[in-house]
Amino acid sequence: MYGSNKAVTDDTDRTEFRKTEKKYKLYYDQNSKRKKQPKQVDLSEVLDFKSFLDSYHQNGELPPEIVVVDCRFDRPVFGLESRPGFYFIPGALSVDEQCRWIRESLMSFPQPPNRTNHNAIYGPISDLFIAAKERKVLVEDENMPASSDSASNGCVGNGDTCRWSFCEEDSVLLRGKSCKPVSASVLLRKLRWSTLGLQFDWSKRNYNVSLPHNKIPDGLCQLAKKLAAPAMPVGEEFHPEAAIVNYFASGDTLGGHLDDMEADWSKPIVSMSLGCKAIFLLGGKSREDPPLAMFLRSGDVVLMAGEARECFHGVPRIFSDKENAEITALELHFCDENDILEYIRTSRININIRQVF
Ligand SMILES: O=C(O)CCC(=O)C(=O)O
Ligand SMILES: [Fe+2]
Repeated sequence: MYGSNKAVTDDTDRTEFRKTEKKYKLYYDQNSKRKKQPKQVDLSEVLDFKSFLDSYHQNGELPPEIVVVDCRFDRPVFGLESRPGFYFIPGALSVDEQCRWIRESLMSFPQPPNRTNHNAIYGPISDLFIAAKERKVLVEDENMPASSDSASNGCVGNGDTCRWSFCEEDSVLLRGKSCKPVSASVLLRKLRWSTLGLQFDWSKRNYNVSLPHNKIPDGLCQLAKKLAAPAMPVGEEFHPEAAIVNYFASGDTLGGHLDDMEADWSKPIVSMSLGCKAIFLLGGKSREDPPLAMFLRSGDVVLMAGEARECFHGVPRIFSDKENAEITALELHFCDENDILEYIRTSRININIRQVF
């Protein structure tokens, strides 16, 4: 599902969805005199719900395809005429809320027993963000036997069979370890996902209820319930049971996919955007349907329920340049937290919350 801009192959425009992904993906201008200039892309067809909101507030006008489907918050919830079950709440999260969930996404959501993409190689890792801040490195203890099961093997912090641990870089040099240490800041940059609540098993693409897990944190659970309300069947309440946190760096993409491992598709996926602006593609039920492109900014919330859950979707582009990222408010809030500031300047985080059963 994940890709990077290195993986450009000949079959990129096999389907309409692929064609559009390719159109918006980050490419670098080969002819540019300055190194690594992003190639210009025509953004005129990208739906901009922030400008729809501005125009709606100013004169009540909206483009023909855009409808107001709910007004229960202090702002309208928009829908698309052609995509029933798709909801867009521009600026649903205050800057304070955005900062809270960015902080949690970096410091507490990747903590065991939640799993991350690093589990498969290193086992559970605790306190990655702090280790990166303290410029620590992850080293393998050569005296410890390697476990055959990477899901339950050595870890930093749980006191079992710890095969990998964070150390000061200098101490590793002094000890003359033969294996190469991995810097915590590199691991933080390479963090692509963490899973909360019921753990999603990416290799089998389903939920593995036998894996140890904590409940979705209370604050996130309450927020998801509130945000899900406009998309819920009448008289029913949303039960957040699992969440996937996606971490994107510049050039990272999320390929077109369906989220089809939840039992009841009448329940929405609640999807919150944090950090750098992105382009989201909402296709149809076939990859051959041309997708709609729209901007997702920090604080925007998308709900996908019912028919919209059958629609292919993905994220072909993150904007990490100053002009397009649109994170000035976050930068001001994090001005005293340099490590978060540095991270979020070039990153996007998406938290999507699901009812599994
Ligand atoms: O990053 C996003 O906005 C979408 C994430 C998504 O579709 C997913 O994790 O299934
Ligand atoms: Fe998805």
